[in-house]
Amino acid sequence: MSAPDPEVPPGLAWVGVSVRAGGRLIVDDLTLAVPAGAVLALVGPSGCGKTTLLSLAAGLLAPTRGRVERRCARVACLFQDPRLLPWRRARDNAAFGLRCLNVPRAQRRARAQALLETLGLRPEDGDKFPAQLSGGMRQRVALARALAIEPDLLLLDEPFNALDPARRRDLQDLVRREVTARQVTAVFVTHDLGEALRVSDHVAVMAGTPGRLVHLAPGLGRAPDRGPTVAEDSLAPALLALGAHPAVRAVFGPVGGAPLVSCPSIRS
Ligand SMILES: Nc1ncnc2c1ncn2[C@@H]1O[C@H](COP(=O)(O)OP(=O)(O)OP(=O)(O)O)[C@@H](O)[C@H]1O
Repeated sequence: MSAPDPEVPPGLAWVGVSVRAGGRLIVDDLTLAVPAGAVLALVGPSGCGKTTLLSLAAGLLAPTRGRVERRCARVACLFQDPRLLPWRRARDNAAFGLRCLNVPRAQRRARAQALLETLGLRPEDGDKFPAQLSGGMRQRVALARALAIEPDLLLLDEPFNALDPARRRDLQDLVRREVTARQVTAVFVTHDLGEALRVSDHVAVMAGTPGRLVHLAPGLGRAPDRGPTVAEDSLAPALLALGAHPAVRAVFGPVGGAPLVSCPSIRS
């Protein structure tokens, strides 16, 4: 299967990648490219190799065969668990990556505070410790920490899973807005087809053992009628169309019924 858009140079590409671990093949001959500045969602059942692809993209794992091409200098990650330092205030957590880059203290604190506020926290929240923040606020701090280093590649591994539906929607829109504004190339792992369509420009469906790419579809991330959020009336038909594809139906089962945006879990 080829790149989502051969006209745009890839920010990231897995080329003929196979990964063998624990004595077995877990990803088999996978080729997929993300155009620079685009968002790719990886969806598929548990164990099909989505996180393995992220680890390859992060440079934490080397493929057994094939290669990973990255045109990026700085990689940032966002996980389901915000992984904040409990003894540091929100502002200092957000500034943590800048500290590693030797940005002077006053400068990194000012930049972190400004980012926290851009991401919807109140000025006084910067002084709070993680335990004093809600789950959604903690995830915003983690996002600020990721964006503070001005990454050109952002890897997101199920970052919204721990949030309730309203916060989840807010964070999806926030991530999409920030990634677009900063022209960051992003790869986003999710189990939710609706979420994948809402946030991404391209949706890659994986399946099987070893994991393979079974379908590529456009996402709604850059839909021309997209405002700050994707309208439900564009999401529903896109979800139905994606769910109607035989390869996707084979993975997810029938996608339909109400509510459409709440897709069946594909973990089981
Ligand atoms: N270091 C390793 N050694 C052995 N097996 C591994 C290793 N890393 C991953 N695996 C196996 O490879 C398969 C793919 O794992 P991976 O975490 O990439 O899947 P995934 O699609 O992200 O799953 P999930 O949706 O549950 O997070 C799984 O069966 C996993 O147990």
